[in-house]
Amino acid sequence: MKTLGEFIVEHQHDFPHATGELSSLLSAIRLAAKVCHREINKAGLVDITGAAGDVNIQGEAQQKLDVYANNKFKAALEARGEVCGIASEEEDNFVIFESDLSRDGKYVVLMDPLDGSSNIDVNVSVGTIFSIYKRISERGQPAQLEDFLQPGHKQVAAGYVVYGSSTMLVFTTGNGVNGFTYDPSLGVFCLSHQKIKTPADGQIYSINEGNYHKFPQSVKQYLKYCQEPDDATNRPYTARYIGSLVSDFHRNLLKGGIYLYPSTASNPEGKLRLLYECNPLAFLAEQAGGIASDGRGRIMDIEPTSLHQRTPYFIGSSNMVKRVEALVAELDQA
Ligand SMILES: O=P(O)(O)OC[C@H]1O[C@](O)(COP(=O)(O)O)[C@@H](O)[C@@H]1O
Ligand SMILES: [Mg+2]
Ligand SMILES: [Mg+2]
Repeated sequence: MKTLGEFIVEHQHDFPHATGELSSLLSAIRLAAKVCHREINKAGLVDITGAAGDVNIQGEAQQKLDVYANNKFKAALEARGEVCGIASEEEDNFVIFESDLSRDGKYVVLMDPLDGSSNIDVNVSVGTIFSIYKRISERGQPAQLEDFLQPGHKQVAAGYVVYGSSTMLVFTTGNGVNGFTYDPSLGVFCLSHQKIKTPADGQIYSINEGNYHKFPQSVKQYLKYCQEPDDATNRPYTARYIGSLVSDFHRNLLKGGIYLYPSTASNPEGKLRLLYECNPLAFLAEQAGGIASDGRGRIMDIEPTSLHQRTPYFIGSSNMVKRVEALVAELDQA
């Protein structure tokens, strides 16, 4: 089986700016993923579960693993020099890497170091999400806010790690989506899912129905459609909601399906963060033939205005997302 390292070297020519820097950056992510895999798999045995004691800028209690993963990915990315700065769910502001080597770095990385924090202590799969851009500011200068506030279609690479029954790293550089499964006995990621394509139609819907009464009419209507019996269209669909975006997305990517996190009366912008949750998975979905939308348009066309901004989110099989968009256009006030 081909390892991730071999794949990266072999596909270096796929990278638009093929100087080896993006390959080296991806290797840094691979290293941090291994370190986090080891710690997450010991959750419960070592003192890595529970709250860290601080609250992040989103007002969420940081879990120890949020902080651990944030530090490991940050350290791995800073150590190599290709990256001049990062933005993270667990950092109030973007972080400038100060060394001369890093100041000259070509890329910035945005990340959700630990996705699915509410599932850490209950042994349910969690993940890491990353998004990579070429900087806009001049090399040699400190990274700037503008380097991070780029629309999703400018991403040069994106991916996630899912720490589940096995640990997988799934990513794209704009040449399709490939998945690598970690073999702890060898310490390597092996190519296990080549050129992933997501079916245009699926039979799985993923949403926190506990918020039903706060949903817009379009989403209520769509849930009604999913639950209506109709043999011709394989309905009712199956409800599956893990509560870790990465894990719900991963399942739907492979099997077909739709993940929905709409706006609600109390959260008109929804819950999920555009820059380090929605854009990277949108790049993957589109590369696999799916769609990612805020209900009214392409997620990756949104012009970001702030690091931690949120957006309503509908992602997955193209025909399923298109149906939601049609209902939004028909039923929801603009
Ligand atoms: O508990 P809710 O409201 O359904 O939200 C669950 C969603 O929130 C998240 O946990 C947010 O991500 P973080 O855990 O990284 O903050 C997603 O992974 C998940 O899909
Ligand atoms: Mg998250
Ligand atoms: Mg998180």
